[in-house]
Amino acid sequence: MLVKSIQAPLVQLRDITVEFEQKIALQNINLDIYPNTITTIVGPNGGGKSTLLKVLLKLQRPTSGRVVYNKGVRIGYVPQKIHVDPSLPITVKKFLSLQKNAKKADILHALAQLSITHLTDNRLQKLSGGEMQRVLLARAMLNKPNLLVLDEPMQGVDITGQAELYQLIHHTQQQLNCAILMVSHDLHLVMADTNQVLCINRHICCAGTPEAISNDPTFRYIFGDQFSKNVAFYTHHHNHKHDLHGDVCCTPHSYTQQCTHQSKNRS
Ligand SMILES: Nc1ncnc2c1ncn2[C@@H]1O[C@H](COP(=O)(O)OP(=O)(O)OP(=O)(O)O)[C@@H](O)[C@H]1O
Repeated sequence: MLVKSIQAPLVQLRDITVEFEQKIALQNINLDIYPNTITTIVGPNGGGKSTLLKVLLKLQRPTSGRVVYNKGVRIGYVPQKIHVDPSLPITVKKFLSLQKNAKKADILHALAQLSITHLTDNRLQKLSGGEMQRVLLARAMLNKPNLLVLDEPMQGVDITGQAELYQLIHHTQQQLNCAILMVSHDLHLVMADTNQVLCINRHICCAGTPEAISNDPTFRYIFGDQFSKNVAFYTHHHNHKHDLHGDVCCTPHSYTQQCTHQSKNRS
């Protein structure tokens, strides 16, 4: 895959194909998630992004292909949204305590980390979009994950709250020393810290660093050049090495060279 490390991948997806009633949702997807890296999945509506996350989380069985977890992988998941029964009053504290093996001290710590201690006794049904996302992030933190999976975390969060929420996600990643895999349409917010972007529309259309992918014709065809401008603004020095095949290989803590990698796997 595009980002390689001397560390073993936390999760490997191998030749994943998913069909729903003989309609292909995903075809031959390969992906490695390495420790402490950030991978962002983008793509058009209905392109299979959520299905890919569900396959990785083992919530959706692939029609063919394999999902391999490394020993010791702990996954925290922030879903796109959750359904809260309005007739069932439940406080934030109670909701978090329902998480398996949740300790009171960890709940208080997570609430403080995400600056939502003041919401402890609030009803879940009354939270704003941004507050709810923080509560879901707090819940995902409770089992001290080494991989955090987020499905469109900015959805339902107003524009001013989005940058703040993303800062929190990034801060959480550094605190937990974990990898992040997220679906996001808000590439302008996440790209500065993203190691690899995967653009999927049933298959992998293109993949690479934000800089590389923003120049990919397939990516430009799907998204126009809106992201290219942002990438130019946010361009930062990746410190990767390339192997003999031109793939990026890196050790997350000892990056050494700037990357101008051309993405592969075009459609
Ligand atoms: N359980 C299911 N049964 C049948 N079809 C499904 C099922 N889940 C997803 N699909 C279909 O698979 C395709 C991919 O859906 P998916 O939700 O993964 O796309 P997405 O990229 O996450 O979309 P969006 O950006 O709109 O959230 C869609 O055509 C969807 O209708």
